[in-house]
Amino acid sequence: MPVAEGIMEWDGYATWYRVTGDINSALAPLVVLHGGPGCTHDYVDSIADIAQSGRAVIHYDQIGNGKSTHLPEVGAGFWTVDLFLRELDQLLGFLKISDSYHVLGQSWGGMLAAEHAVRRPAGLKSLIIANSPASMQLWLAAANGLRAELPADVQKTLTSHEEAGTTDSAEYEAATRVFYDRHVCRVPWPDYVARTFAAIEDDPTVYHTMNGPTEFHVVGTLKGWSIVDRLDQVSVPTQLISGRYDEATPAAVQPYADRIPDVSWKIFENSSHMPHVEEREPYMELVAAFLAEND
Ligand SMILES: N=C(O)[C@@H]1CCCN1
Repeated sequence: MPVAEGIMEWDGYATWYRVTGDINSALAPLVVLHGGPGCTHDYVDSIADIAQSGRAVIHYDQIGNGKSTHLPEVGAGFWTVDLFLRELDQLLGFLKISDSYHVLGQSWGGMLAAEHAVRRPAGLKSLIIANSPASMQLWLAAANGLRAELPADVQKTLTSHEEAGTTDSAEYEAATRVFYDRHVCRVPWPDYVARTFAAIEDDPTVYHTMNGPTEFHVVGTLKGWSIVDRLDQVSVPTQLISGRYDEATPAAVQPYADRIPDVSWKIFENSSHMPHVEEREPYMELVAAFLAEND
């Protein structure tokens, strides 16, 4: 399997990307958008398995983390949805795939993919929105509901450190892991998943600015985001994916199912936020079949 990495330079920034498989294959390539915002491609590396079906799979580190340009010194106003949409458009053009491609976005990446799709790009053939809320209000409501199911002492630890502003403490991190082991990844974290969390710890600029210190304590600039009222603009076949124990609860995902015209939804019963890790083989079977149906 050919694998080619590279750097795209645009507007003075650098975006790292990797192509797994033959980008000139007759099958339209799949572009994978990671979450966060401010994560890295590492934790969605398993989706490169799709290349075994003869389709090129493109991963990239969105600007701000990983092997792409880091900008810890810029202000919060720099990190906008439009910035990441421009980066994606630049990459599609740079790789010469703008006229025919599929997109799979996971979590924030699904939110970004939906933002891309509602603009009706001519070359988009299909859309996969995985583990993504349709609004941050729904995401927060889901998070608060899941928090309320945690052991009382864990809840107390989380709230006290959030109120004290000590979310960088080891105690808060340990309590956070209780939530993450239930609703982010329910299997022992593979190295490629751990690499993304280490990258966020090394440079939390984007994640903390747009999201907040944790998945469930959202105080960043993305807090008011919603795409619910624009979903009728999605004009391509869409596959929704989530996990039964996902922090992206069914309620948080539901508007995508209600409002996207051509849509289907798979909930992986033994997964939380990372079915591409937790139920890797059936996940890849679903994605490969959906893409083949929509080439
Ligand atoms: N893991 C993610 O991308 C989530 C989605 C919304 C905020 N962070």
